[in-house]
Amino acid sequence: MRVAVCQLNSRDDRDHNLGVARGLLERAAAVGADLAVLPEYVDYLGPGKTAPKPEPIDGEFAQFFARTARELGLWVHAGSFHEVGPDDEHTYNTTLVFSPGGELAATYRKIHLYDVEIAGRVSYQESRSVSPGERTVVADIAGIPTGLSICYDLRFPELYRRLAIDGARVLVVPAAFMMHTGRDHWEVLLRARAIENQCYVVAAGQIGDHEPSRTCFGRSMVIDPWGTVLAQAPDDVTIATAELDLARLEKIREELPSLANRRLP
Ligand SMILES: NC(=O)CC(=O)C(=O)O
Repeated sequence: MRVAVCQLNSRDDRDHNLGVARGLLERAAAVGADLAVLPEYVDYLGPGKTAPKPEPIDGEFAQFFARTARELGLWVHAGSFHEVGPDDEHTYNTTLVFSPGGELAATYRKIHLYDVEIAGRVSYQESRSVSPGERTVVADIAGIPTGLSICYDLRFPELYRRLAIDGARVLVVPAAFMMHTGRDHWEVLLRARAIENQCYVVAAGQIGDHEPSRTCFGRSMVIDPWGTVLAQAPDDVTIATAELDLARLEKIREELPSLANRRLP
Protein backbone atom coordinates (compact mmCIF):
# COMPACT_ATOMS: atom_id res chain seq x y z
CA MET A 1 0.00 0.00 0.00
CA ARG A 2 1.28 3.48 -0.91
CA VAL A 3 0.52 6.15 1.70
CA ALA A 4 0.78 9.92 1.54
CA VAL A 5 1.11 12.24 4.52
CA CYS A 6 -0.34 15.68 3.79
CA GLN A 7 1.20 18.62 5.64
CA LEU A 8 -1.06 21.67 6.07
CA ASN A 9 -1.00 25.14 7.58
CA SER A 10 -4.64 25.45 8.61
CA ARG A 11 -5.96 28.93 9.41
CA ASP A 12 -9.17 30.49 10.71
CA ASP A 13 -10.89 29.98 7.34
CA ARG A 14 -12.48 26.56 6.91
CA ASP A 15 -13.17 26.86 3.18
CA HIS A 16 -9.59 27.90 2.49
CA ASN A 17 -8.29 24.97 4.58
CA LEU A 18 -10.52 22.47 2.80
CA GLY A 19 -9.39 23.82 -0.58
CA VAL A 20 -5.70 23.35 0.32
CA ALA A 21 -6.43 19.87 1.70
CA ARG A 22 -8.23 18.95 -1.53
CA GLY A 23 -5.20 20.08 -3.58
CA LEU A 24 -2.86 17.87 -1.52
CA LEU A 25 -5.22 14.89 -1.80
CA GLU A 26 -5.28 15.36 -5.59
CA ARG A 27 -1.47 15.29 -5.58
CA ALA A 28 -1.53 12.13 -3.44
CA ALA A 29 -3.93 10.44 -5.86
CA ALA A 30 -1.84 11.55 -8.85
CA VAL A 31 1.28 9.81 -7.47
CA GLY A 32 -0.64 6.58 -6.86
CA ALA A 33 -1.35 6.75 -3.12
CA ASP A 34 -3.96 4.31 -1.82
CA LEU A 35 -4.34 6.17 1.49
CA ALA A 36 -3.77 9.86 2.24
CA VAL A 37 -3.59 11.19 5.81
CA LEU A 38 -4.29 14.81 6.82
CA PRO A 39 -3.22 16.45 10.12
CA GLU A 40 -5.08 17.40 13.31
CA TYR A 41 -7.63 20.21 12.99
CA VAL A 42 -7.82 20.44 9.22
CA ASP A 43 -10.95 22.59 9.59
CA TYR A 44 -9.66 25.37 11.82
CA LEU A 45 -6.54 26.51 13.66
CA GLY A 46 -7.01 30.12 14.61
CA PRO A 47 -7.84 32.54 17.39
CA GLY A 48 -10.31 31.35 19.98
CA LYS A 49 -10.42 28.04 21.71
CA THR A 50 -12.52 26.27 19.17
CA ALA A 51 -13.86 26.53 15.62
CA PRO A 52 -16.64 29.08 15.25
CA LYS A 53 -18.95 26.34 13.98
CA PRO A 54 -18.34 22.82 15.31
CA GLU A 55 -20.05 20.24 13.10
CA PRO A 56 -21.79 16.90 13.59
CA ILE A 57 -20.20 13.68 12.28
CA ASP A 58 -22.31 13.89 9.12
CA GLY A 59 -21.89 17.66 8.57
CA GLU A 60 -20.32 19.61 5.71
CA PHE A 61 -16.76 18.65 6.71
CA ALA A 62 -17.63 14.97 6.43
CA GLN A 63 -19.55 15.44 3.20
CA PHE A 64 -16.61 17.29 1.64
CA PHE A 65 -14.14 14.49 2.38
CA ALA A 66 -16.60 11.71 1.48
CA ARG A 67 -17.05 13.36 -1.92
CA THR A 68 -13.30 13.90 -2.33
CA ALA A 69 -12.50 10.27 -1.46
CA ARG A 70 -15.07 9.09 -4.01
CA GLU A 71 -13.95 11.45 -6.76
CA LEU A 72 -10.27 10.58 -6.29
CA GLY A 73 -10.82 6.86 -5.60
CA LEU A 74 -8.66 7.17 -2.48
CA TRP A 75 -8.81 6.17 1.18
CA VAL A 76 -8.92 9.51 2.99
CA HIS A 77 -8.01 9.88 6.66
CA ALA A 78 -9.36 13.40 7.21
CA GLY A 79 -7.01 14.28 10.10
CA SER A 80 -9.33 15.69 12.71
CA PHE A 81 -12.02 18.36 13.04
CA HIS A 82 -14.07 20.11 15.73
CA GLU A 83 -17.08 17.87 16.26
CA VAL A 84 -20.12 19.13 18.18
CA GLY A 85 -19.50 18.12 21.78
CA PRO A 86 -21.54 17.03 24.78
CA ASP A 87 -22.33 20.64 25.86
CA ASP A 88 -22.00 24.23 24.66
CA GLU A 89 -18.51 24.62 26.16
CA HIS A 90 -16.89 21.51 24.71
CA THR A 91 -16.29 19.93 21.30
CA TYR A 92 -14.69 16.59 20.45
CA ASN A 93 -11.43 16.42 18.48
CA THR A 94 -12.51 13.80 15.96
CA THR A 95 -11.02 11.77 13.11
CA LEU A 96 -13.08 10.54 10.16
CA VAL A 97 -11.84 7.93 7.66
CA PHE A 98 -13.49 7.50 4.25
CA SER A 99 -13.21 4.59 1.81
CA PRO A 100 -12.62 5.17 -1.92
CA GLY A 101 -16.38 4.67 -2.31
CA GLY A 102 -16.97 7.66 -0.02
CA GLU A 103 -18.35 5.59 2.88
CA LEU A 104 -17.48 6.60 6.44
CA ALA A 105 -15.21 3.70 7.46
CA ALA A 106 -14.13 4.80 10.98
CA THR A 107 -14.32 7.56 13.57
CA TYR A 108 -12.07 8.25 16.56
CA ARG A 109 -12.16 10.94 19.27
CA LYS A 110 -8.85 12.12 20.77
CA ILE A 111 -8.46 10.51 24.19
CA HIS A 112 -5.54 12.41 25.76
CA LEU A 113 -6.03 16.17 25.94
CA TYR A 114 -3.12 18.60 25.80
CA ASP A 115 -3.14 20.39 29.17
CA VAL A 116 0.40 21.73 29.37
CA GLU A 117 2.06 24.84 30.86
CA ILE A 118 5.75 25.27 30.02
CA ALA A 119 6.76 28.69 31.35
CA GLY A 120 7.20 31.21 28.56
CA ARG A 121 6.87 28.53 25.86
CA VAL A 122 3.61 26.60 25.82
CA SER A 123 0.33 27.41 27.52
CA TYR A 124 -2.50 25.15 26.46
CA GLN A 125 -5.51 23.75 28.29
CA GLU A 126 -7.28 21.63 25.71
CA SER A 127 -9.66 20.12 28.25
CA ARG A 128 -11.29 23.53 28.79
CA SER A 129 -12.84 23.35 25.34
CA VAL A 130 -12.60 19.67 24.30
CA SER A 131 -14.10 16.53 25.83
CA PRO A 132 -11.99 13.37 25.68
CA GLY A 133 -12.90 10.30 23.67
CA GLU A 134 -13.39 7.04 25.54
CA ARG A 135 -12.81 4.42 22.86
CA THR A 136 -9.70 2.98 21.18
CA VAL A 137 -10.18 2.18 17.49
CA VAL A 138 -8.51 -0.25 15.09
CA ALA A 139 -10.05 0.46 11.70
CA ASP A 140 -9.94 -1.70 8.58
CA ILE A 141 -8.26 0.51 5.97
CA ALA A 142 -7.80 -1.23 2.61
CA GLY A 143 -7.82 -4.57 4.47
CA ILE A 144 -5.06 -3.48 6.89
CA PRO A 145 -5.84 -3.17 10.63
CA THR A 146 -4.97 0.45 11.41
CA GLY A 147 -4.82 2.00 14.88
CA LEU A 148 -6.14 5.55 15.20
CA SER A 149 -4.79 8.29 17.48
CA ILE A 150 -4.38 12.08 17.52
CA CYS A 151 -1.36 14.26 18.40
CA TYR A 152 -0.83 14.34 22.21
CA ASP A 153 -1.97 10.68 22.31
CA LEU A 154 1.54 9.99 20.96
CA ARG A 155 2.98 10.45 24.46
CA PHE A 156 0.96 7.56 25.92
CA PRO A 157 2.59 4.27 24.90
CA GLU A 158 -0.11 2.20 26.58
CA LEU A 159 -2.62 3.40 23.96
CA TYR A 160 -0.44 2.13 21.10
CA ARG A 161 0.29 -1.15 22.88
CA ARG A 162 -3.48 -1.64 23.18
CA LEU A 163 -3.86 -0.94 19.44
CA ALA A 164 -1.05 -3.41 18.62
CA ILE A 165 -2.58 -6.09 20.85
CA ASP A 166 -5.87 -5.47 19.08
CA GLY A 167 -4.15 -6.30 15.79
CA ALA A 168 -2.96 -2.97 14.36
CA ARG A 169 -0.23 -3.16 11.72
CA VAL A 170 -0.31 0.57 10.97
CA LEU A 171 -0.57 3.40 13.52
CA VAL A 172 -1.82 6.76 12.24
CA VAL A 173 -1.00 10.03 14.03
CA PRO A 174 -2.52 13.25 12.69
CA ALA A 175 -0.98 16.10 14.68
CA ALA A 176 -0.46 19.80 15.33
CA PHE A 177 2.66 19.25 17.42
CA MET A 178 4.11 22.42 18.90
CA MET A 179 7.49 23.64 17.61
CA HIS A 180 8.94 23.84 21.15
CA THR A 181 8.22 20.20 22.00
CA GLY A 182 8.27 18.86 18.46
CA ARG A 183 11.87 19.62 17.66
CA ASP A 184 13.08 17.38 20.51
CA HIS A 185 10.27 14.84 20.90
CA TRP A 186 8.32 14.29 17.67
CA GLU A 187 10.59 11.96 15.72
CA VAL A 188 11.84 10.14 18.84
CA LEU A 189 8.31 9.35 20.00
CA LEU A 190 7.13 8.28 16.54
CA ARG A 191 10.08 5.97 16.02
CA ALA A 192 9.68 4.52 19.52
CA ARG A 193 6.00 3.73 18.86
CA ALA A 194 7.00 2.04 15.56
CA ILE A 195 9.79 -0.05 17.09
CA GLU A 196 8.05 -1.10 20.31
CA ASN A 197 4.82 -2.08 18.52
CA GLN A 198 6.45 -3.36 15.32
CA CYS A 199 4.04 -1.31 13.24
CA TYR A 200 4.25 1.21 10.44
CA VAL A 201 3.66 4.73 11.75
CA VAL A 202 2.04 7.30 9.45
CA ALA A 203 2.16 10.81 10.95
CA ALA A 204 0.81 13.96 9.29
CA GLY A 205 1.45 17.32 10.95
CA GLN A 206 0.47 20.94 10.75
CA ILE A 207 3.41 23.20 9.78
CA GLY A 208 4.30 26.81 10.60
CA ASP A 209 2.53 29.72 12.27
CA HIS A 210 -1.16 29.72 13.15
CA GLU A 211 -2.96 32.74 14.55
CA PRO A 212 -2.59 34.12 17.15
CA SER A 213 0.60 32.60 18.58
CA ARG A 214 0.99 28.93 17.79
CA THR A 215 3.81 27.47 15.71
CA CYS A 216 3.63 23.85 14.61
CA PHE A 217 6.61 21.64 13.90
CA GLY A 218 5.55 19.82 10.73
CA ARG A 219 8.03 17.10 9.68
CA SER A 220 5.26 14.73 8.65
CA MET A 221 6.73 11.30 8.24
CA VAL A 222 6.28 7.61 7.53
CA ILE A 223 8.28 5.13 9.63
CA ASP A 224 8.66 1.39 9.17
CA PRO A 225 8.38 -1.25 11.94
CA TRP A 226 12.18 -1.30 12.27
CA GLY A 227 12.11 2.40 13.17
CA THR A 228 13.53 3.63 9.88
CA VAL A 229 12.14 6.90 8.54
CA LEU A 230 10.94 6.07 5.01
CA ALA A 231 9.73 9.55 4.08
CA GLN A 232 9.72 13.01 5.63
CA ALA A 233 8.03 16.18 4.39
CA PRO A 234 10.12 19.34 4.04
CA ASP A 235 9.07 22.49 5.95
CA ASP A 236 6.27 23.40 3.57
CA VAL A 237 2.63 22.73 2.73
CA THR A 238 3.18 19.56 0.75
CA ILE A 239 3.01 15.76 0.75
CA ALA A 240 5.47 12.92 1.31
CA THR A 241 4.83 9.33 0.24
CA ALA A 242 6.11 5.86 1.08
CA GLU A 243 5.30 2.25 0.39
CA LEU A 244 4.08 0.02 3.26
CA ASP A 245 5.27 -3.58 2.89
CA LEU A 246 3.24 -5.89 5.14
CA ALA A 247 5.45 -8.89 4.31
CA ARG A 248 8.45 -6.95 5.69
CA LEU A 249 6.49 -6.19 8.84
CA GLU A 250 5.65 -9.85 9.41
CA LYS A 251 9.30 -10.83 8.81
CA ILE A 252 10.46 -8.31 11.45
CA ARG A 253 7.89 -9.68 13.92
CA GLU A 254 9.04 -13.24 13.19
CA GLU A 255 12.77 -12.55 13.52
CA LEU A 256 12.58 -10.24 16.55
CA PRO A 257 9.41 -11.41 18.30
CA SER A 258 9.32 -8.75 21.04
CA LEU A 259 5.55 -8.38 20.77
CA ALA A 260 5.06 -12.12 21.15
CA ASN A 261 7.59 -12.22 24.04
CA ARG A 262 5.59 -9.83 26.23
CA ARG A 263 5.27 -11.01 29.85
CA LEU A 264 2.80 -8.43 31.13
CA PRO A 265 -0.80 -8.08 29.92
N1 LIG B 1 -0.38 19.75 20.37
C1 LIG B 1 -0.52 18.57 20.97
O1 LIG B 1 -1.61 18.05 21.14
C2 LIG B 1 0.68 17.84 21.48
C3 LIG B 1 2.02 18.47 21.53
O2 LIG B 1 2.31 19.49 20.91
C4 LIG B 1 3.00 17.78 22.38
O3 LIG B 1 2.68 16.70 22.91
O4 LIG B 1 4.10 18.30 22.57
